[in-house]
Amino acid sequence: MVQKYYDADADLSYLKGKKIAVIGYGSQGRGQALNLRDSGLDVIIGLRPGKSWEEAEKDNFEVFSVSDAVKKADLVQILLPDETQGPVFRSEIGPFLRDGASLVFSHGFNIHYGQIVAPEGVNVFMVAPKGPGFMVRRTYTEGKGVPALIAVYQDISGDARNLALAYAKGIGSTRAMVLETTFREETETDLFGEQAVLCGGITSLIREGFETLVDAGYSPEMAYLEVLHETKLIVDLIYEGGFTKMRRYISNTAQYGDLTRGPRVIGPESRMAMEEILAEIQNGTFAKEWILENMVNRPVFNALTRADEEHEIEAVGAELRKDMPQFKNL
Ligand SMILES: NC(=O)C1=CN([C@@H]2O[C@H](COP(=O)(O)OP(=O)(O)OC[C@H]3O[C@@H](n4cnc5c(N)ncnc54)[C@H](OP(=O)(O)O)[C@@H]3O)[C@@H](O)[C@H]2O)C=CC1
Ligand SMILES: CC[C@](O)(C(C)=O)C(=O)O
Ligand SMILES: [Mg+2]
Ligand SMILES: [Mg+2]
Repeated sequence: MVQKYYDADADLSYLKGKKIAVIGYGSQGRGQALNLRDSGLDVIIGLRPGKSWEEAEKDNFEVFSVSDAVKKADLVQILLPDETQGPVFRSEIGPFLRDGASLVFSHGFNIHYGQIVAPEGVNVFMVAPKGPGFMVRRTYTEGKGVPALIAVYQDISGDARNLALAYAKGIGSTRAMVLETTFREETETDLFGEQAVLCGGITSLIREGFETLVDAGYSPEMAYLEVLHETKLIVDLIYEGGFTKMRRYISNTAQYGDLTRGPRVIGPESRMAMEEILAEIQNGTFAKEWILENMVNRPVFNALTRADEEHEIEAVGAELRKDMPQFKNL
């Protein structure tokens, strides 16, 4: 049975008097840094000069170069993009880590695939929120939190698990639920989830549905509302109470269509593709492909991103959302 932790299991005093350097101030960096500070902890930011540096200063943080922040810190939370962590670690983090410091991650990619080899004299652990950074911040300000995973990879101080739990409490995650895992399990399940279901799976499903309706002569606006906009409303019900709750609130006609047609869309072929994708994650093929893609300035990433940004569904959605009051100020 997986171990679950809540507020009562975590003690913020493990982090009192310690300086936390959050390296990176993007989606997770900003959310986690603001929450930690609001939890009464001592947080500084490590960055290169640029947009994020200005934003962190606007939020009243002390900002330093990465190496200067690392030199001052008891805990170094690496919230740089996964693909830049290896090179930045080797030149600006590793050589400046204090003996006995803690190296923290929110995703295990670089440790698991050997792109970062941590020195022997530091703790290495993970606190990985299971949600986007802006939700880490938004839920915290609402008195709630985003669930998170913790994992201990190297425990030289003997209290790495308590430090991880204290950090999870500082970002609000013990208000929701914290599960304990390993770097391998977090890395492989996170990559699989985002590729096959949460990001890759769902965008492909929506795009194919939209194109099927538009190619059959239905209006793009109708297709957008049907297969993209309404997805959130249905997913919210699944989120709250699983398939059972969602099916309680849809019509019997929808439920019969769901049960009999759904498996024809996502059936044995998709299952085989999912198994192949998981194998590529497990055997390192995906990690190698992504690392090499970055070494040649991301030609595939850029071309595919551009093609999707130029897809009709994006233009139709942008126009429709302008006329829907609920999307003002988003
Ligand atoms: N996005 C999410 O919600 C989630 C992310 N994670 C994990 O969190 C980590 C951070 O991801 P994410 O928040 O998406 O990252 P972002 O891309 O949003 O932010 C990256 C930050 O790193 C800075 N940065 C980039 N390169 C350098 C550099 N060479 N030197 C100094 N600073 C640099 C950027 O600043 P600049 O403005 O200068 O480019 C920016 O502030 C990853 O490990 C990711 O897998 C885990 C769960 C969810
Ligand atoms: C689903 C994508 C994610 O894993 C996340 C927000 O949890 C990420 O890497 O951004
Ligand atoms: Mg994730
Ligand atoms: Mg991820």
